Amino acid sequence: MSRILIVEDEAIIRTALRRLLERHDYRVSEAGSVDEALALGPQHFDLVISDLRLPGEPGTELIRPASPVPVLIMTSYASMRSAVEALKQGAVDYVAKPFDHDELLETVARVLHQQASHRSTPPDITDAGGSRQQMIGECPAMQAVYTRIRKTAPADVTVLIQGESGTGKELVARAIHQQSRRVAAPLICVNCAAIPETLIESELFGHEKGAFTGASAARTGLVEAADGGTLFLDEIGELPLDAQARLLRVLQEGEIRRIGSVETRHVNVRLIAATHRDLRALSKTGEFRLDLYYRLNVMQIDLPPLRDREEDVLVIADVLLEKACTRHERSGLRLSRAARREIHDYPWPGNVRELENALERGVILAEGHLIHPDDLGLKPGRPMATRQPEEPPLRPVERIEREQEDGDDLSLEDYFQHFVLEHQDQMSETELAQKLGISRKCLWERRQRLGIPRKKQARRSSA
Ligand SMILES: Nc1ncnc2c1ncn2[C@@H]1O[C@H](COP(=O)(O)OP(=O)(O)OP(=O)(O)O)[C@@H](O)[C@H]1O
Repeated sequence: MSRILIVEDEAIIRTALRRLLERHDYRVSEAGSVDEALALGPQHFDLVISDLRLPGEPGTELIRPASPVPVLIMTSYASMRSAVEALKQGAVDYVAKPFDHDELLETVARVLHQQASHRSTPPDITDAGGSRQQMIGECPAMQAVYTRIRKTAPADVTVLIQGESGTGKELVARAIHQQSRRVAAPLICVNCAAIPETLIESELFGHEKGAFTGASAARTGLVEAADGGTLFLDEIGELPLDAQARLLRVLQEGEIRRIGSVETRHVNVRLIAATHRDLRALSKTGEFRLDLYYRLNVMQIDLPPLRDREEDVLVIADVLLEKACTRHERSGLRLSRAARREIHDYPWPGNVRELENALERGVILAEGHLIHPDDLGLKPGRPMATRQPEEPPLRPVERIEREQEDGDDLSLEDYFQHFVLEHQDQMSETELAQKLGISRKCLWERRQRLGIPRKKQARRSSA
């Protein structure tokens, strides 16, 4: 069911539109302004339908933050010029108000269809504990990953997944298994780096009774346990050379020989391997068999590091935060604006796993309803990501607005009042407005609203 976000300040129109769309099986959420829409996260929807004229920012301000989700702009017949302008800014289409129901439904269906045809949806995955999750991320590199998974899964070939630690290699392996014909058979996951070198061969290939000191009984290995299903070997670059030779035999002959046995057994296993290392380079130094590398590398899937997924990082953070809140029964916690900036700028060497841990820390440590940068506990003195240009210094009003959003106590009105009362005897209205970063008209309006009208004995009048 497609999810649609309606952004419209007129409640009657909003409700009518919602009912119309719900009657046609769309799942609908509502917002009354761009700010409200941003709080809901427009990128979590399949389509945003926004009025052009809204209190505050116009609907076109949603086009960039919603991307790649399309934004359909509603506008009145009287303002067709602005509809054209909205299209130039990247709106997918526009509908003129009052709109014809059939026409609107047709446009919505067409836009959603177009969108679906050039987007790969992230796969649904059941984790080891049986709970369902979805891979998060819409950036082009992840879209390519989803397409690869979809095409590779049914082909029953060996797959090599490459990516840094914590980028989701195991998730990809699960997705491939679960979309393959082997889904009813077991998926056995083994982290080669986690098993001592002396034990790995017997763990993987099993052993006969008395095969070595301590082998008091025969044991089936993990490769045999995966018979009929999929074997996921994480960190395959850590596999010792002897074990590599046995694995090659499994791939070439479909045969396994337990340690201490002269007999071979037939196994039917699909192998998915993952590594954060360059196996080809390892093969040049003799640490990895080149023939095994070629056998593994039938299909390759490359997972991008989180620092290269700039547009995904906050989306992932929001979803993981919600999960952490549920786990710790702290619903309603939000990231402060400073924390969001920190998450966006941090280079995340440990990738999604590190982000998951930081958010969990944040949820546990947050005292109010906001998670601040300190709660996340990201390493101080870390190199900042290079992609973020230095921000220009904030105007006083912006600084206070930001502090307010970050949950600090000082109210904007308090600050304004304080600043004006303190400086109005020494400054002209123009200077005051400049220092506050607002126009003279705005200064006058705020003075009226706050009951601090302009004093008669301003500097120039007394001169
Ligand atoms: N795209 C994603 N969407 C949602 N969760 C993700 C995503 N990528 C990774 N994760 C989460 O991050 C954590 C690490 O993922 P995973 O174990 O698959 O990474 P990995 O690359 O196999 O790491 P390692 O090589 O260290 O074992 C998991 O909890 C996983 O659910």
